[in-house]
Amino acid sequence: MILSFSSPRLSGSLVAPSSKSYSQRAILLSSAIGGETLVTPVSGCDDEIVSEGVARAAGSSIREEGSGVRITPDFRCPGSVYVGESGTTYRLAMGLLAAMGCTVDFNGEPSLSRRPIGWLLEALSRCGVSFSPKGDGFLRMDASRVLPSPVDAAAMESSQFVSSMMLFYALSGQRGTVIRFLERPPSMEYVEVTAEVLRSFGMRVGVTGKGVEMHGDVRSPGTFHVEGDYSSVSFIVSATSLLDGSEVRVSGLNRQSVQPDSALVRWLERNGLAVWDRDVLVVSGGSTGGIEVDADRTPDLAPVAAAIGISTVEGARILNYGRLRYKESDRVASILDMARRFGARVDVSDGCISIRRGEKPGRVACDSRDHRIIMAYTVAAMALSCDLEIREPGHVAKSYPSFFGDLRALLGNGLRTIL
Ligand SMILES: O=C(O)C1=C[C@@H](OP(=O)(O)O)[C@@H](O)[C@H](O)C1
Ligand SMILES: C=C(OP(=O)(O)O)C(=O)O
Repeated sequence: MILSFSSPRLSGSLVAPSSKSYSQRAILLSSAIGGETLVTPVSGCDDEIVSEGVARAAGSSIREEGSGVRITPDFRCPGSVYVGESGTTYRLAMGLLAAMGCTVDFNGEPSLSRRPIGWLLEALSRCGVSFSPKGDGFLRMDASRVLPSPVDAAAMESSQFVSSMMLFYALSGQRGTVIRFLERPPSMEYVEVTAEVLRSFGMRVGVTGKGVEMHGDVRSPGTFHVEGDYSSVSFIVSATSLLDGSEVRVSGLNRQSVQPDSALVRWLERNGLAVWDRDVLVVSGGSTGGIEVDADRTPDLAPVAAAIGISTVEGARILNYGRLRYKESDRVASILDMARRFGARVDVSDGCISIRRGEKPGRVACDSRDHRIIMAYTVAAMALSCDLEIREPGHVAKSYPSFFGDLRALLGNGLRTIL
């Protein structure tokens, strides 16, 4: 696909795709409890589809209803589950299926098999669960002798390990202080997302700097409403802010959201480029200061921050970038490669990647298969008004299947060709 931009401006309305962090948690949880749950709306992204696949393999029937899916559980342990490329589904399904005492083979895509899982295996092993390698980088889990007990959390590469253990304790009946933090986990706000979902499912959950406490029982809320995804909208919202004369109205976002990636919208608000019209976020083009992103706290904003850096003289600083190496691609390498292809000025020093606009390139090629990297290339190409060849555009479906369709609708004549 070749995108060719002609004085691009973004204008119109955008409905935020629903948050996959919320929908995946709600779908998985719904499969392991009594009673039906309508999870709505869903975006139909690949990560959500693999979560639905796990739920189906575990006995649920799932049917579309309006813009959501109705999950009717009838839990039985699956012999195997496919987790695709989704870190969230893989890690959260592990805690959930362990709580249910399952013996199960995990299968998925090679990029996921290379991502860290160690702390989670250790934590579950302390609760009587055993693991054996299958030879393809994935594991067989045997939880037939599961015996839940609280764990201490230190030195881990993903907040999803903590989220997984929260589902484990929620479903296995352990209550009180279930996790003690010896160190603050990374991407901590995603732990709060898990707590919010569990609260919607009837539990009392407290997350503090010291650990996680849980009380009560898990039950279906009947309907689980999924809020808009701040990580997904960050691409179109950033592009809007970078293009003078643009104005986009975004609906479907929760203004009070705990999603960490709402930090990008807060930054635009501070720069006067985003305001709320009741529940609608109105973003316009203009100039901002440089952006600074703490990748340990908001890892999924790093690619879009890099695109902002590539497009502006004020540039971007990405701090604490180490864990970006363990995403769908090595996002440190992907970001540096992208910046180089766009002719940006880059400096990498201890713990910080700095990127700012350099010599504008003629045409850029993107051969990444990483959804957020592909969307970041698109933002930078739009902002610099240069042609972009995307070799595998379909991969955006991991998180945001309608990304190019939404962009086309907002760009109108500003997009010269899509071949
Ligand atoms: O729990 C979640 O929904 C997520 C947690 C984050 O991962 P890490 O905790 O591994 O940083 C984030 O990058 C991912 O896209 C979604
Ligand atoms: C890292 C991501 O997701 P996950 O960890 O669920 O694969 C992402 O969506 O950028």
